[in-house]
Amino acid sequence: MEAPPTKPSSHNLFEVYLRLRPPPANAAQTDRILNVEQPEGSGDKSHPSHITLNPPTDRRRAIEKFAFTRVFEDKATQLDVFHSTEIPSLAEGVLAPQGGEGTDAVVATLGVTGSGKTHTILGSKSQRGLTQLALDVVFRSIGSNMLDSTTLPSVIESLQACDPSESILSTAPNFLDSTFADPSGHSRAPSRAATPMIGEHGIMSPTARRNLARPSALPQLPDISGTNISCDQSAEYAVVISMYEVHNDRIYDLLTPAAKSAATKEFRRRPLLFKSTELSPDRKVVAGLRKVVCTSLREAVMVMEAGLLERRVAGTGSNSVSSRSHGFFCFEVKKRTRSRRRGPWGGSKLTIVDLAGSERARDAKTQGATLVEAGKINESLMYLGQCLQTQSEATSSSKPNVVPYRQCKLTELLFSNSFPSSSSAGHPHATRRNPQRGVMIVTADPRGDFNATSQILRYSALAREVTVPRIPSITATILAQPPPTGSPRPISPVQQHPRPFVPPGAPNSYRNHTPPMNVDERATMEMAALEIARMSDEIDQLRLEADEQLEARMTAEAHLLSMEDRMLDLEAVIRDDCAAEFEQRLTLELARFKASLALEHERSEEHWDRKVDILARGLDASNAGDSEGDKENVLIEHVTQEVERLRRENGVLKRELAGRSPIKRKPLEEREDFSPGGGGAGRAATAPKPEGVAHLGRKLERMRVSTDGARPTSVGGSGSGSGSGSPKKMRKLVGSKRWEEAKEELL
Ligand SMILES: Nc1ncnc2c1ncn2[C@@H]1O[C@H](COP(=O)(O)OP(=O)(O)OP(=O)(O)O)[C@@H](O)[C@H]1O
Repeated sequence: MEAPPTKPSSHNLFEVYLRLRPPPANAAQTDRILNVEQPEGSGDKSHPSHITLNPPTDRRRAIEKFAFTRVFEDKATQLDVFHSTEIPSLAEGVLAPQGGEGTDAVVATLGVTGSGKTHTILGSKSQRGLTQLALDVVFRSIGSNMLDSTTLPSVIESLQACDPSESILSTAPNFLDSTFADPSGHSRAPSRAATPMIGEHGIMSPTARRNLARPSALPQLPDISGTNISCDQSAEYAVVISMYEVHNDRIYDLLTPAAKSAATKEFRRRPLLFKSTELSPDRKVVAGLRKVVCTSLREAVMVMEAGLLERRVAGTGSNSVSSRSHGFFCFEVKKRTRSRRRGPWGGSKLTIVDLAGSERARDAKTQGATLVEAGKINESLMYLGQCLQTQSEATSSSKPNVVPYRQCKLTELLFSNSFPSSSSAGHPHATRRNPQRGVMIVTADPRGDFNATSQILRYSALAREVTVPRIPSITATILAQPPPTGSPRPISPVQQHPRPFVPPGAPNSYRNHTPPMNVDERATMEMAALEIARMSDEIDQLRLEADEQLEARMTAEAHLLSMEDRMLDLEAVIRDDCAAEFEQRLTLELARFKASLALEHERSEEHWDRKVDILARGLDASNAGDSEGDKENVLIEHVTQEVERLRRENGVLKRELAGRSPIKRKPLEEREDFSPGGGGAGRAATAPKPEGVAHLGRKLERMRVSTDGARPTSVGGSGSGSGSGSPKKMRKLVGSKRWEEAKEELL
């Protein structure tokens, strides 16, 4: 078996270490499935790098041997792991003491659930993890080159302008005050010791942050004051923290608390996108995160504690505080030159990743949402395994292998920045960056589940060797059995030259009492033994396949449930969007309605004002126009008088007509021609109709002419006999004179 590469290889995207966890204090004694091979050379500098995975005794499985950059045994401390994985060197790469942007670094842990990933990354109640230790080194190394905290509020804007991820920046004091209710700082254990979201085999949805007590009892050990790295003395620094988790293949911000949905009234977090932005055209970034600018280690640790409160954890059959998501903790070290005219902010990032553990649903006893998560976790870890395998194959072969990292969010986040950035041509903002450096710490429990551990080691190890056990051992077992009593024993010629077959390890007593077998018998028995061995192997194989099928079915079921969950989530998001849009439109319409109502009101007031104006003007004018009114009244009076006069004339005429000779003329009322329609005597008593009056008028006119004229005028006559105008004139004058006289008489 080839030795693992001892120096970082140009092909390797991750250096892979193995850390074994010690047994729990009260655990029952179980067999070790994993043994560390001690290095051949002696001395301080030789460290183990190989382990052997032994199958449990009841299985006839291959013995596997795995190689890593280095193996940390059960007794290794946090500090051992910190130094030996070269995290200080990664931190130095981020600080870039020689100037320039620096090199991004990523440290991740991978392993079966309960194998010690979170313990390694975040520590425990009494021990700090790699994250706190790395932060301690970074803050102490920056020292006086750190940005003055009093100038921070004015610097935020310039930091925000240089941030490529469309994020929201806050200062640590502002963020902590808005997160923790008690500025006094009541004692509270760190989030990992008493995670508030532990449920009985179930996950609890993230709650809104209310009245959280500020953690004060944070571990200070191990001490790392002896470790120093250099920083760029010509630069001033700021540390920007962001935290997110990948849950069910979606990215959620851990520093932004869940917001209450308008539609469902539930607290929900919005998933974020991993994409290229205007300021980062050649690299993908998680867009829209909340980032907190810290100037001291204490602030940074407190911000981390706040973020960890949002992380999804649950109690499972395998781990009482099991991470249900892949946690990403990002520390961006921002730097700019300290000259009078300060340059733009640049810098690099250290990302520490606590992956969720792979688990077997049967052991973890998960169900419902937790089973769904397990399916998603296993699926994403399978893709991660494929990527790691491709990377280790690329190391050993000359063919360039393409790492299939675009299959899920986890591998995209871990690998997409592991390659040199493409040319920045066409993107004026793009700067060419170094590929990130990666460290993967695989954790394993030497007394844990064989299958799960074997699976993780198979795809994460740098090299692997398999030793198949010898089948004849089964033959030996069968041959060791005494033959059935009373069975006829064929006599073989070989029997005469017995060369008793003594199976290795057979008891002496058996040697003494077993009759020797002939060659045929032995051949038959050997054949049978081989057949049994083959069948036994087949059974083993089938059992393994059945196990795998079961696992696959569970994963598929989990996938289905996860899809359903995703659909529900999508539905909720769409509902939210619709509700928000509806509310927006409603507000808009309401505003429009109010505006038009106000306009209408204004118009109507204007209208009434105008009316009142006209009325007022009318009233004013009425006084002035009294004289004109009088004139009208006078006219009306005149008309009335005229009507009266005409009536009187009419009466006179009637009387005059009535007083004439009955031979010549009938009284007016009795005459048929009084009315145009004709009529009898009875009609005389009735009042004449208006047409009658008009008719009468015309008659009277004619009469007037005929009485005064030399010859009577016929009714239908036209008076055409008057050839000249003078006699007619005369008659008219006479007639009118008579009328006047009659009138005067009447009066
Ligand atoms: N090296 C170690 N030294 C002491 N205790 C350890 C060590 N590794 C793990 N433990 C303990 O084992 C338990 C499980 O560890 P941890 O929670 O870190 O597992 P994990 O791999 O993160 O699990 P999961 O994937 O379910 O989140 C914890 O109580 C932890 O304190």
